[in-house]
Amino acid sequence: MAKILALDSGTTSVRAMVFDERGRELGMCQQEIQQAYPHTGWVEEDPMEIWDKQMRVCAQLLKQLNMEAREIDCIGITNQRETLVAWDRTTGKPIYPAIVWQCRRTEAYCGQLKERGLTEWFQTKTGLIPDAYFSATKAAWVLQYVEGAREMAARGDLLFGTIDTWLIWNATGGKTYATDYSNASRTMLFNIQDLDWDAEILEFFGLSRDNLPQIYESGADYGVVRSDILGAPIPITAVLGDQQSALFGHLCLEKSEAKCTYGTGAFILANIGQKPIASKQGLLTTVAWGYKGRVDYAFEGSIFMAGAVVGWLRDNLGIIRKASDTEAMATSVPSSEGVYFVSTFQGLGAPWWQNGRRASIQGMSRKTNGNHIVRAALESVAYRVRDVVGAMEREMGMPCKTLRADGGMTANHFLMQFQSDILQIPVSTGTEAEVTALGAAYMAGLAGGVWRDAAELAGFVAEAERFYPQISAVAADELYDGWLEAIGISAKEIT
Ligand SMILES: Nc1ncnc2c1ncn2[C@@H]1O[C@H](COP(=O)(O)OP(=O)(O)O)[C@@H](O)[C@H]1O
Ligand SMILES: O=P(O)(O)OC[C@H](O)CO
Repeated sequence: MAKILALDSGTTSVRAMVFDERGRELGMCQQEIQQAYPHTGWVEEDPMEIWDKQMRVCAQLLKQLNMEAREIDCIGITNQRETLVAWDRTTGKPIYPAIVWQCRRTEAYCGQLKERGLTEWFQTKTGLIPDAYFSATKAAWVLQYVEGAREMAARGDLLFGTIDTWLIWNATGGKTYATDYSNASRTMLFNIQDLDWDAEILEFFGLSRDNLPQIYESGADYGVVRSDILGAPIPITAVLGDQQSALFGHLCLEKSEAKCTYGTGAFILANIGQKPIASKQGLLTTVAWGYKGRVDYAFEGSIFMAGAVVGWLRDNLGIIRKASDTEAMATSVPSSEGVYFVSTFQGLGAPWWQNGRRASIQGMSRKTNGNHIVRAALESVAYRVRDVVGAMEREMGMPCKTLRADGGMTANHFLMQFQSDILQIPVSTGTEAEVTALGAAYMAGLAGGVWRDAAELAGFVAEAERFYPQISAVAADELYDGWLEAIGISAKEIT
């Protein structure tokens, strides 16, 4: 019986899961990670806490499953992406807290990069649009503002890495300093055509290869976990950024196959095949994974507020007690009666990219009540997903046939049904909730010799539910046109 340990190092919690050779989850352990907000818009975490807790949940899980470390065949790591750790090679200690992907400290600097007309330069090379979200300007900030960082870098003692790299370096006792293509492609330092750090970009930010990890395929030999950590020298055979890992976990292996993870925010990725196409529709191009010489790319569109909108209804408006109340309220009215909830609390992201917008509730009449507002809030998530999926379809020149869904909001059947109605395609959820960890386990098992090829994985996860469109295309377009009007996008912009 094969056993694969998956480590999911997320933004707000770290998890460990064991899967067997049929992709069945045998157990899970989880611990929360603290965030610090030292200034407005800044978000930091403690790299030592992430490392300690990540190993602790692994040890707890083995104990819980009554399993010895030597029974584990291999490890797959998946992680929050873009978050940057900087540490001293000689002591192994971080020189500054982890700068989290959500941190906006380099926003003004990124604005300057755009004003200087560098957007296309970055996009062609990296697939990304200059933004504080990505690791590059976080590293430049460390070099500029953390005392002694520049000198340490010049000596070759400063190591930069995303969370995967930090975990692997610690787990292997400093033997492996590496990342994979999918994580590298979120740094804005990685050339997605050449599949290597981009020399011109490194020079632009004053960075050197000496301070950056080696880049491996996602399924590869990342060394072994030191045997004193978990009790046996377990090989690490896969590394994937969490959103790419979910795409793999859903087995979206062919062009146009897409998934949406509905969590606090929503992340939509579509496999675009083996060519890195730069998007003209406001999407990011990213490496999905690399394995056995084949590299798959993906379009990505993120929505900042998805489940967070539901949290706002609860915490700020007080019209629901818990997230699951929204479903009964939404279905208690036949429609939102023309109400549109424009949930742009954090600006309007992909594919429109309008920063600094405020949120609004539009189209209310004297008949409008809390149920309409709750329904409109859920509907707003589905409309935002259509914004992104529509851009993906236009860019790929082909339709998405099905949307695979995972994440906390998929518990809401009203939302899943409305999503299918608005997209006019089936929306499918699977029986495994932890699709992100599953993707890393799949890749680890492939590279670790548990499975021969991806074809073996098909059929491991059963479909839990499939939602089919229940309204006509004309009705869906009418509703969506109302949404475009509410967000102020003219129909011309989407042709
Ligand atoms: N039944 C539900 N209906 C609507 N939203 C829900 C429901 N259950 C959970 N959520 C939302 O899903 C989010 C949690 O999903 P999860 O995948 O755990 O997120 P994350 O991984 O980002 O922490 C929360 O923002 C919560 O408001
Ligand atoms: O840890 P999550 O699930 O919030 O995902 C974070 C993403 O990787 C950020 O790009």
